[in-house]
Amino acid sequence: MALNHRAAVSLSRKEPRGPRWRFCPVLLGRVIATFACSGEKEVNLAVQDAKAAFKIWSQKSGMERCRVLLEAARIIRERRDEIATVETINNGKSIFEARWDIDTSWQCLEYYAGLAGSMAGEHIQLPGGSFGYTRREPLGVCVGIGAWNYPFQIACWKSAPALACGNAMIFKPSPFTPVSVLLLAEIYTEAGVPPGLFNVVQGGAATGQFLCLHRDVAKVSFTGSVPTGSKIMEMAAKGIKPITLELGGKSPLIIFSDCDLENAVKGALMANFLTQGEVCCNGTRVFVQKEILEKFTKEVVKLTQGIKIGDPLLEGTRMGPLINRPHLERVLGFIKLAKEQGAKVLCGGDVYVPEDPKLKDGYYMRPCVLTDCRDDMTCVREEIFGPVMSILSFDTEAEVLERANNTTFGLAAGVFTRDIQRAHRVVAGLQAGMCFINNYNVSPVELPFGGYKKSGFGRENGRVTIEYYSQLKTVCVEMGDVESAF
Ligand SMILES: NC(=O)c1ccc[n+]([C@@H]2O[C@H](COP(=O)([O-])OP(=O)(O)OC[C@H]3O[C@@H](n4cnc5c(N)ncnc54)[C@H](O)[C@@H]3O)[C@@H](O)[C@H]2O)c1
Ligand SMILES: CCCCC=O
Repeated sequence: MALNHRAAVSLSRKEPRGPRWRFCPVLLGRVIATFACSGEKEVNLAVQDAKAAFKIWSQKSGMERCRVLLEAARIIRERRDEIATVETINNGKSIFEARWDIDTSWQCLEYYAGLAGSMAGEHIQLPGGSFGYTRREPLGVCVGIGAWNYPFQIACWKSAPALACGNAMIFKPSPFTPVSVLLLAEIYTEAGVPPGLFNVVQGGAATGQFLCLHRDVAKVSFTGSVPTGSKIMEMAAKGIKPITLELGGKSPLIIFSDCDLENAVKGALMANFLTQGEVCCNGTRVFVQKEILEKFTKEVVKLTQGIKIGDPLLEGTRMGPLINRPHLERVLGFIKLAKEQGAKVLCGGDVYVPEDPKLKDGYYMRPCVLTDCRDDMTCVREEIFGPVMSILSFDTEAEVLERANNTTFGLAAGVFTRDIQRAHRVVAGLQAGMCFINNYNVSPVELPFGGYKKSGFGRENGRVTIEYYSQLKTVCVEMGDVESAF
């Protein structure tokens, strides 16, 4: 599996070990690592190891699991800059942002460590002194399959609740970003999880299929595109396995004329340009009330043109290269089509060639703001997954709500207004799992995250995720004699 990236940095102070991979020498701008794909045999071995580890781990008390997760969180915090550097090389996002990802990662482990000790069932009194109780039990060997945009964070958002509940997890990262999750495996081991409890397998669709179809896999948590999510669902249906699907989006961001304009403009940039625009919950349909359209657009364009693009490892950089050349071409294709369909490019939307000759082969583009957009345009209907904001204007609250919901996706949505009643009324009407009022794309781990409609189901983060990684056993206890019908 070849990885293309323009960065020239050694991978990590401790290279991950193991017989099934090998790194290529790091050369400027090209392949940074080569991995062998895990086939059926490796997947079977990983499941076998995970099953053995599950036997040990699932018997531990919540407090014992809590201590191990806290230790893993501590190590991540201690190695924050190193992991962020690897993530930047892995994905291309700026080091500034990669540090945020690592922070939400260790916070996630801390959060579920906290919940691990308090997981409990119920005691239910029945007639005649009999009673029942429930036990919250783990599922077994869970599989996590990740996308390439938040490689380390996705692995933590899946593994932390899985492990806290007493499960084992086998994680398959995207073949475009296979590196950083190896550090997580190393950290869990150092923190004291039994060998094999958190296992990484590398590969693409075929490896993912072996995992999903494996008879000893109890659950699949998937982050990726809608078409792949649909395939995961089919495979899980064969084995009647529960799944969590974190899929794509085309989320609305609604800016009312009574908003704090400066915050709304900052919010629109946060909603569109993090991680080169490659963010599932991005608010790419920016609906702006007519009265402030001109002023808002002018400010958005000014700030967008100021985004510093370049070497993602430099402190000042805020936008790095896109994930790979085919994806860059796909994003540019959306912009070309938008122009053909009548949209106007106010800034960006073209390839960017940094001055530094070392970066000339990188997959850079200038962040793009489109205006004169209509709801029927491809750029407004389809997930682009790149730095492209479409601005649309609206008149009334009822009109914008209907247009905002007119999509098969339902991952996220945002509203900027100073009118507190309107803010809550509008979010109540929005068909989206993650709604923001007067901010966008902040992700506190205490809050559940996940979609409506084709954006998936199940949740990550928050207390509720415990329910997606555990099952309830009911025990009915008779204290008297059996009252038989026979
Ligand atoms: N909702 C969320 O939390 C969230 C977060 C990040 C990304 N995403 C979405 O992910 C997409 C981009 O990521 P991507 O291009 O990596 O998605 P993708 O669907 O192409 O791949 C995701 C993962 O699935 C694996 N895979 C591919 N085919 C498979 C198969 N048949 N069986 C099993 N596994 C298979 C891939 O190797 C990869 O690890 C976007 O649509 C984005 O919105 C969603
Ligand atoms: C902001 C983090 C959400 C991850 C989706 O791509």
